[in-house]
Amino acid sequence: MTALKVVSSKFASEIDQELMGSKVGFTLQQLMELAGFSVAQTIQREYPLEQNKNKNEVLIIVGPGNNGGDGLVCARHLKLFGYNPIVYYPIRSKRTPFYGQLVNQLEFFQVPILTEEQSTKWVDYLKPEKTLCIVDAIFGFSFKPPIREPFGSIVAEMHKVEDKIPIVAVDIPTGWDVDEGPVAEPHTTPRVLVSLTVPKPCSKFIKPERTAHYVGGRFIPNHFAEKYGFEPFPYQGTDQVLKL
Ligand SMILES: NC(=O)C1=CN([C@@H]2O[C@H](COP(=O)(O)OP(=O)(O)OC[C@H]3O[C@@H](n4cnc5c(N)ncnc54)[C@H](OP(=O)(O)O)[C@@H]3O)[C@@H](O)[C@H]2O)[C@H](O)CC1
Ligand SMILES: [K+]
Repeated sequence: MTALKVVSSKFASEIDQELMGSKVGFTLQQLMELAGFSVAQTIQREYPLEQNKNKNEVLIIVGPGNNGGDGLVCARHLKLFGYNPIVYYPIRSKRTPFYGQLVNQLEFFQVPILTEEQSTKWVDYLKPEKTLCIVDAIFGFSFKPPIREPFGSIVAEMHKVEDKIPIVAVDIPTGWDVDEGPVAEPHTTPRVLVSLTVPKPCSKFIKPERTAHYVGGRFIPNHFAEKYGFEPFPYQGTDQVLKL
């Protein structure tokens, strides 16, 4: 690929607002479903079950905003793909009833959800012999450092194991400044980054030898991409993700 196409955090949130505004009329639910589905598809590409016969557990760490919602959707799709997802959701947002509905769906799919009360139990899944990968769905493009608790401690624990258990970051590696990258502590260094709609400036700081970079969230027409100053991504066939 030639020069990476990115949009700033300001444009990323403008894109979201326009897609969900009265003129275009997407709902958050629609976009989140495709975003979470694309993260699950990336995991299936990078860590196929056929090549990991003895391990199928995926720990999904869910934050309080829409990045977390993407993680909840991803967990459901992973279950359908044959993985064994476990969700750690320490702070349950009440911003919209939709998050509660996503939780109900996970219960329906018999996906275990660890809560704040089980906060010591989640580290049991930071064991390389047990966990295939960790999904970082903690914060996305609305994160403003410095990180507050309990997420500071959670990210510090993830950082300790990141060379042994691969981290798959949803949209933004948690702890990274959306525009400036890994400038604050603690932060994680993912093995896989799934940028949603279009990469944000922080993705320029990933090292290709360390981190595979995908774009997902295939929900905009070409003319809309061009309006925001980036070329549409050449997704293949019915794929929801494209490796950059
Ligand atoms: N079009 C798309 O690409 C879509 C992307 N989606 C995903 O949505 C996120 C952005 O979601 P948003 O809800 O705007 O924000 P975040 O999930 O990043 O985080 C907001 C919550 O985080 C809290 N926060 C912020 N900074 C901190 C901090 N330093 N410490 C602790 N907590 C923090 C914030 O709390 P406040 O009290 O500050 O409000 C929020 O609770 C995007 O990245 C994609 O992943 C959607 O799925 C739609 C389609
Ligand atoms: K994230």
